[in-house]
Amino acid sequence: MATHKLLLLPGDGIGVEVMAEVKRVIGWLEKVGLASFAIEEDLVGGSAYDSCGQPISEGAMKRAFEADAILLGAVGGPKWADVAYEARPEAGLLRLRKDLELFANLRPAICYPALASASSLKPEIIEGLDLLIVRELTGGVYFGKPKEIVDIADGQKRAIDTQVYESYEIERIARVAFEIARTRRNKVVSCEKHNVMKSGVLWKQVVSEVHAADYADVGLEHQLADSCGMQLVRAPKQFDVIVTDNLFGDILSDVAAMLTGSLGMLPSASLGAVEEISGKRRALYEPVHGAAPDIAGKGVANPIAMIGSLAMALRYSFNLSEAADRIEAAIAGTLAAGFRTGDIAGTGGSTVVGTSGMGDAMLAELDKAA
Ligand SMILES: NC(=O)c1ccc[n+]([C@@H]2O[C@H](COP(=O)([O-])OP(=O)(O)OC[C@H]3O[C@@H](n4cnc5c(N)ncnc54)[C@H](O)[C@@H]3O)[C@@H](O)[C@H]2O)c1
Ligand SMILES: CC(C)[C@H](C(=O)O)[C@@H](O)C(=O)O
Ligand SMILES: [Mg+2]
Repeated sequence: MATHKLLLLPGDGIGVEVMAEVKRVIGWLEKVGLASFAIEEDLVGGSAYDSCGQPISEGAMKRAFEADAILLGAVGGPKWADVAYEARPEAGLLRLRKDLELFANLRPAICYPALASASSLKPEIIEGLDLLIVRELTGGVYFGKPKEIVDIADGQKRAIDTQVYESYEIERIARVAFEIARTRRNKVVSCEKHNVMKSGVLWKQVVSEVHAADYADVGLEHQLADSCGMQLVRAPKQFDVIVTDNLFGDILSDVAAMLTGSLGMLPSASLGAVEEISGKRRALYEPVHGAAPDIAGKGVANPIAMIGSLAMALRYSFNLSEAADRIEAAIAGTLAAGFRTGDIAGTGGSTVVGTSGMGDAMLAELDKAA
């Protein structure tokens, strides 16, 4: 069996706590012979800043380039509120995404049957939900220049962020969305604001051209981003794949996450281009949620988004679909058996557990099916 190079970057806050549960699941996979890993671990975010004055060290970046896949917990927290903007914890994550060219961020939102009542929406609106947000991750206002605060007349200041997209960036993310849609329900909604933004005009045009040239068999609808947000809470089951830019994708994926009951449920994959010779692609897997300073250190965080991110890594980076299926089935089984962390408690579950208790329940479920 091939040994896969996996880099673990737990990060800050609950990132460390949920990564501890993933390590147990990795141990289980190796024990039963479903996977074999060469594991390295390093710092990112505030913990890296505390250790070396940077939100990610050059050594960790080198390891990231050498890994077959990266699993990241979460970064950030109030402890680092006053560090220089360039050295803030989030800059470590953004550097990983940019330098590794992880332009395609896949954020699935699935409503597990056992959790239909966990959503703030009515169960009938949410039951059976299965949508995928394909977020452009290395362009747009996150990285456009200039990005600065400058002094202007009369003691005033001006803050500038720049939204920039080139057609190749839109084209490649559109192709990812159309390709994935073909493996699902064959429907893409492209989301921008062409009524206000030039980048929206170009986005709509390029997506339409790619569609007409190579994906006319896939359903395509254009929605304005604000309207898409409204539709996501009005009738989320109309969506299959949503393709959108970096900032709209950030916002819409938090909305989609809460449709399913909790931010603690949603995994994600950030993928680079497939290399021609090796057929490999760079990849980082992380939960959609952050470091959750309000609950960090209490042992109550939900580890399911992090464990689901491992399942995505097994599927997309290592072609270990049996192992991925087993983990996803164990997540569904654990929820069906009534185990709930605090964020999804009171939703038909009978046993409220902490982070490691949810890990125990997952391992018991994995053992049962083995
Ligand atoms: N990918 C990342 O590393 C990432 C993502 C989002 C936010 N952040 C950072 O995290 C910090 C906190 O940001 P925030 O509070 O806006 O977002 P957050 O996702 O950390 O938390 C939002 C809310 O959801 C809850 N929550 C999140 N994950 C949970 C889990 N697994 N189990 C139970 N409850 C969970 C939190 O307790 C909180 O009430 C900030 O510094 C932000 O920049 C990092
Ligand atoms: C932490 C932050 C930089 C990040 C983003 O804005 O992309 C987060 O919110 C996310 O959704 O991954
Ligand atoms: Mg976000």
